[in-house]
Amino acid sequence: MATGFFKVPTPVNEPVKSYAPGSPEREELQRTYKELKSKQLDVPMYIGGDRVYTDNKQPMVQPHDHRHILGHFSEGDASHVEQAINAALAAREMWSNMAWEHRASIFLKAAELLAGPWRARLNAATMLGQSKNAYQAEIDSACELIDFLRFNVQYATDIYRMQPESSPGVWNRMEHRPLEGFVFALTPFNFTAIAGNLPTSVALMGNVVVWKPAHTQVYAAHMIMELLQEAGLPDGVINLIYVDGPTTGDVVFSHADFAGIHFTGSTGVFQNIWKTIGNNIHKYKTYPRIVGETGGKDFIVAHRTAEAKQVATAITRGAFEFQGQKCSAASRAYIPSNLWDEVREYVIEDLKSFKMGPPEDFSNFINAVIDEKSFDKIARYIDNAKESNEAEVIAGGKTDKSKGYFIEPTVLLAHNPQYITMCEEIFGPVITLYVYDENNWEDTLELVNATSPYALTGAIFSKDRYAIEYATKKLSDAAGNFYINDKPTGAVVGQQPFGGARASGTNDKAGSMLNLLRWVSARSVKETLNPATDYRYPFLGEDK
Ligand SMILES: NC(=O)c1ccc[n+]([C@@H]2O[C@H](COP(=O)([O-])OP(=O)(O)OC[C@H]3O[C@@H](n4cnc5c(N)ncnc54)[C@H](O)[C@@H]3O)[C@@H](O)[C@H]2O)c1
Ligand SMILES: N[C@@H](CCC=O)C(=O)O
Repeated sequence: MATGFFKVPTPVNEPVKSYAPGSPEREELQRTYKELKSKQLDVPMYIGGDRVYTDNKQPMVQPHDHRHILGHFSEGDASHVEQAINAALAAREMWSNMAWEHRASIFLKAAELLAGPWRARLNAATMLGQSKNAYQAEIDSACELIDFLRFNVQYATDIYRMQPESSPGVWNRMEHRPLEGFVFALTPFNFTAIAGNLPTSVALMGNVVVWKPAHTQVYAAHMIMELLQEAGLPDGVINLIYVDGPTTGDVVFSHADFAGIHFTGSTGVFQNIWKTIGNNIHKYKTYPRIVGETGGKDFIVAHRTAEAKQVATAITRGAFEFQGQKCSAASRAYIPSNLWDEVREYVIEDLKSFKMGPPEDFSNFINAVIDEKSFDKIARYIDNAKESNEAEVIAGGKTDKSKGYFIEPTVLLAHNPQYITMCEEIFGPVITLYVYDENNWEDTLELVNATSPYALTGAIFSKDRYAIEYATKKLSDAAGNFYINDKPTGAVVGQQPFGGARASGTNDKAGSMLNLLRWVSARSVKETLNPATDYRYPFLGEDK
């Protein structure tokens, strides 16, 4: 029980370490990377207080060296999903009744551990298991996850502070209750921070969770679980299982106590989940909360007044960091005819300077894509472009999966603005450029708005304030995160709350109060301090 109205430590974004040659953080990260790489882990599921091992061992590989196994995880089946739900429901009473400051303290401690002794470990795991370079790992598994943990505590207290007015003789209160049941956190491969945030943001608000990460991210996911345990998370509050998606879905979405899903992943999977929940709606005790952040076809549009070098840099960083495997990655760009020659030259110059290889060599800007399925899908888009007369490959285009899943950063030039790679999410290091007549700014914005079903991120470049104002209005539904004179990636918790609309998701803005509001169910309590004792209105019984 709280004995005060506590102020939480003011969150500040975790500074990004440089990993410059000779820096202590670089030395520690390299040492930890080598240590992890040299041993094989046997990774269990975490259900209630148990570490659960099965005979169904699945390999965890390095995408940049797929014969090198980092260990195995124990894959579960439907019975493990049931066990995880039961463990969550068993933990619910104690956890939901724990005073908020004690819940919050666990996640603040996790942030502190991650900022200190756990930083190199989780960064190295993300580099090894997801093939991120040191900088990309640092902004994800260290800084963004630390920020989620700290800022969410602030947002939770802001929610608890939201209270109604009271009239004389009455005290009105608002309780922000956890949801009645368990919440399912279903997380993608590409961001360790998202894998950590989806279950913890929900648990912070007093909910119990079943968490299923992507199979290709289990290596870092289990370390998050161990970090949370070290921070004092009680057994059963978050239950981590590795069961294939459809099997998990069958059990979770048929359960009467299913109270919500916190999803990040592809649009197709989310739409199927929504349909299943709709079909099962009569089975649930309460209407489940459905939160899903999904795919994107993120754009850069340059106005004729833009600086070519700035546009080119936004393209090369926005499209190719982490091999384009960010939901926010720039994957279509609209270049005015007056800037085309310069932009093309700068982009090609940048691409020539990129080094590609494993993340242990810190000079590699580009690493591998996540797995063979992704590799083959991306390679197909590139091969089709090579054959097409509606597009051409102007840089990159080579692929090689013999040792690791390497795809050269690739720039396509579309002659048709509706060419398939201008419309569909590829989720790899491929961007398609389209050159428009510099005088066709308004029509081009219409084209940008209407070309793809997604609306996640987008960027405009211009030095003309009227053009900026016009584009900002014209594209108001085309992106949930809109950038002016910047690349469309790299949102920071507390600064650019993240999420998109249309086919990109429910736009519940991870890393903001708006998201946490989805994980509470408010109860209004009215207490009358001096209850009425007479039913009559003052005028009843009056003579006419
Ligand atoms: N909008 C955002 O904030 C955001 C952030 C990161 C990634 N993404 C999107 O995520 C996608 C990449 O991640 P991914 O490849 O891991 O996504 P994915 O949809 O393949 O997988 C996401 C999760 O769903 C599970 N899953 C897959 N099929 C399932 C099924 N039939 N039933 C139940 N669960 C199932 C996976 O095992 C994984 O845990 C991209 O589309 C990207 O744009 C979006
Ligand atoms: N929030 C990240 C993208 C997360 C999706 O993959 C960004 O803004 O770049």
